[in-house]
Amino acid sequence: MISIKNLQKVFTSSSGSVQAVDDVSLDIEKGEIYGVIGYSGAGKSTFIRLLNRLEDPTSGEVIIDGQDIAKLRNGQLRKARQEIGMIYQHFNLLWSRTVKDNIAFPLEIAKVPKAEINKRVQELIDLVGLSGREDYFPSQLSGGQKQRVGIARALANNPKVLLCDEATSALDPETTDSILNLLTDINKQLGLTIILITHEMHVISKISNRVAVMEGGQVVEEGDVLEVFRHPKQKVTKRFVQQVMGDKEQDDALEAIVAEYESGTVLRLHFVGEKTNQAVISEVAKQYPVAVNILQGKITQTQKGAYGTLVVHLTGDDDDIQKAIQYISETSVEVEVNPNVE
Ligand SMILES: Nc1ncnc2c1ncn2[C@@H]1O[C@H](COP(=O)(O)OP(=O)(O)OP(=O)(O)O)[C@@H](O)[C@H]1O
Repeated sequence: MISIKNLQKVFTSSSGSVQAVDDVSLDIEKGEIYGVIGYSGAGKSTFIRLLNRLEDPTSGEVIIDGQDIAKLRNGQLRKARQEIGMIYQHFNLLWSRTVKDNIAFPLEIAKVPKAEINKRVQELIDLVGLSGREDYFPSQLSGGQKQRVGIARALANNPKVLLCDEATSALDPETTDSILNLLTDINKQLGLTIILITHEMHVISKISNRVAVMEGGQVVEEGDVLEVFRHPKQKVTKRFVQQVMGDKEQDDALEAIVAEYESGTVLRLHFVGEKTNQAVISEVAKQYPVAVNILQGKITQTQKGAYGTLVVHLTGDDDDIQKAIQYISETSVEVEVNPNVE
């Protein structure tokens, strides 16, 4: 649905030129949540602003529904932009307008009749969970509520695409999750395509289907989120995966823990896309007379199920332990017996 081809943006000033986006090509499916991750200066903001022509590309194409946004002018561009909503890190609300008047604003610009605006605004307020706060001013709202106004305003004209520019970066972790849940609900309910940029792997793992990693203006790695977690290729991607999965220091601690056990068996379970990581453990404990002690776990939930590892210690009769291992290896969870802790 969105096809980005050889997109480039060079900023030129008296002090020289910067290649902010360097030959980016991506295809984004209708209805998917696509994440772009990168550290500061990687070119994410410039990239997302090229998608709705807040920046003009130096060269390349941004084809949305068969139409190259990069080539549109005036009226055509205004119309195309109505199909692309955007939310921002610092919300960009109008401080002198109430919640409902902020949401009404893009509808007023589109010259929608007053009665229709009122109806639409109420629908949007209900959708984003702000009922009862219609007449509040932005200064009377929490960060999460402000972003809800931003989302409602972005959806006012029924866009096909929603661009999220670090939309949760100014929020605390709990509020971040509530906004990410809202975005996931909206994506499902409305079939809206969502493109987000972030520097937090948690955001990607929680809501994206696919991810592109940007560095130095280029997409250096791209793919299904679970696949990227499993086999990160680039150094920068490995660092992002570490943000969520922890690092080797935890494994070093595990080595000491494992050494303490003189009997029983240590298993390392690998979950890739499981929906039922809890069930495997509780089934083993229920079906076999073995004690299961969880030593360590690093599991993250993604849109395609759980990803991560769980290290457990089983005690009981050797026979029962063998049967329990057999049971686990017949599920889709991969099991390593007495793993060598590197
Ligand atoms: N208007 C501009 N004029 C000149 N250079 C710019 C402009 N906007 C961005 N740049 C440069 O382009 C590069 C990419 O910046 P960009 O803001 O897109 O990165 P980013 O990944 O979004 O980082 P951040 O999260 O810090 O904004 C940087 O080197 C930046 O200094």
